[in-house]
Amino acid sequence: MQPTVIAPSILSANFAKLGEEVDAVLAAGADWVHFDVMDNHYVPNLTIGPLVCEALRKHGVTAPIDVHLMVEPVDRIVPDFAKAGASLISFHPEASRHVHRTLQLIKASGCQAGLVLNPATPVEVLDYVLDELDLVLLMSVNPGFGGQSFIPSALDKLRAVRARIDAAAARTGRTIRLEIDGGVKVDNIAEIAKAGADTFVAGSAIFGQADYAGIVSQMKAAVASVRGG
Ligand SMILES: O=C(CO)[C@H](O)[C@H](O)COP(=O)(O)O
Ligand SMILES: [Co+2]
Repeated sequence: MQPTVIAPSILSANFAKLGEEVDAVLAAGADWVHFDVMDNHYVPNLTIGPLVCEALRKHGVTAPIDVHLMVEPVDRIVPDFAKAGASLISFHPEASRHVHRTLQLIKASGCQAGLVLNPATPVEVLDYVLDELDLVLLMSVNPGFGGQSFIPSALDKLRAVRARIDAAAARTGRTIRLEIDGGVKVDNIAEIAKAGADTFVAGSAIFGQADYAGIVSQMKAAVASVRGG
């Protein structure tokens, strides 16, 4: 079983003091930094790019940086994020003309590769690329904004993707993470873990609170009650 990962989305952090915010959330027990990249084209919002990723690395962040690309086109920005210190790069299949090629480009750049499924994207999109993936990122909100409510149909979808990942692991011996993104809170994270997620993005639930360590430890305890460590 893959160890649980809590990945705070810095979308909800205070951008005026981003380095301190990331230091604080990692000191609070978070495992990865979830880095939401929006282009005002694929999604109706505009956020941060490779310069900010590089700035976090220069600031001294050593934790994995989990780049969630909500941009179209995808390919031309991949090498820039790899150079900027991204650890994992995930993208939406609707934003790439050649999904398999983009996955190979990410891996050739030295990063782990993930595919992101929107709430209405069928799980079958995984069928011919699962062996290329290090991570599947399921959206439990429509991409573009933090602070939205968890869409309940994501639970059935988690179970469907978990079955595919486990079947692939039995066949190949390779592990693939199953990450959930959107509306994850202390009071729904156990149910989400039970449905099969092992990696949990949470933005407003963590950065909206005064006590990051309290929230991260409550989330980890709730997940551990379902899946262990
Ligand atoms: O990709 C995203 C939005 O497109 C964010 O990662 C996500 O919304 C996290 O924020 P919250 O936990 O507040 O829902
Ligand atoms: Co995200």
